[in-house]
Amino acid sequence: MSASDDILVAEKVSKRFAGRVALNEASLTVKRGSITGVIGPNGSGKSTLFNIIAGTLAPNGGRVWIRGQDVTGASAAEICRRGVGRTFQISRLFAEMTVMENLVAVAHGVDDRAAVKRARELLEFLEITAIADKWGSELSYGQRKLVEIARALMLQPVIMLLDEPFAGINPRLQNRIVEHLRALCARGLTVFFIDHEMRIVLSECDLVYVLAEGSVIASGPPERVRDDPRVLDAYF
Ligand SMILES: Nc1ncnc2c1ncn2[C@@H]1O[C@H](COP(=O)(O)OP(=O)(O)OP(=O)(O)O)[C@@H](O)[C@H]1O
Repeated sequence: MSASDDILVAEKVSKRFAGRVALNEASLTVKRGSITGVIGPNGSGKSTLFNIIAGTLAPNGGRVWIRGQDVTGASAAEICRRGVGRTFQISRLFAEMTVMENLVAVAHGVDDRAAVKRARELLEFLEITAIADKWGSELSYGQRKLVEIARALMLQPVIMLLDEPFAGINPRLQNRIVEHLRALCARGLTVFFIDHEMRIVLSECDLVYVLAEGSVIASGPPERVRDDPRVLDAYF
């Protein structure tokens, strides 16, 4: 693979909060069309890294490139325009809007009819057409996860950052989400996600990065990372 296959590159990214180091020169690369995972114990810096990539936090050091462009310190709106979609650990759906309205609401500037058409296609693709008219407040936890993914896809991202997409949902739905993500990758999307769900990370990722105390302590294909003594040390 060439460097042009690197859709996302973080180089020596550091972040301190009130003098406390949350990220310490963390570097990683995400290849186009891959499913790449980040794991690490609580407080290891995973969300901080995502927030820096997504432009909701500015780093104290290091650089971030998206599709070869330096986006370090760019705003969240700018990062979004460059094709980065994201979902959050805690659902950000509007409770007083239907699922369809939640999807159409994010497609600013797009003709409503085109947005509704796209929303319908996504709901169909994710097999959740039946809940199109449900209120945000009526959704189950698992349904929310799927709608969050649909909502991020409304903006036709080239890479999706998913913050714990599998947390707290049953294995059947986890597998369904993995299948959908794989299908999206086959169409050219890149998936980069954080999770505690080791089963999925270790079975489904092409590449895994392990963070501990703000540093990348290991990376590689899942089978190599799983047996790495540094990873076992960090977790146990
Ligand atoms: N806004 C903030 N202000 C101060 N400290 C913060 C802030 N955000 C994160 N931290 C600290 O930075 C460190 C890394 O946190 P972060 O949330 O990135 O870890 P994480 O790996 O995502 O954890 P978890 O798995 O629990 O979500 C932690 O020590 C956390 O307390």
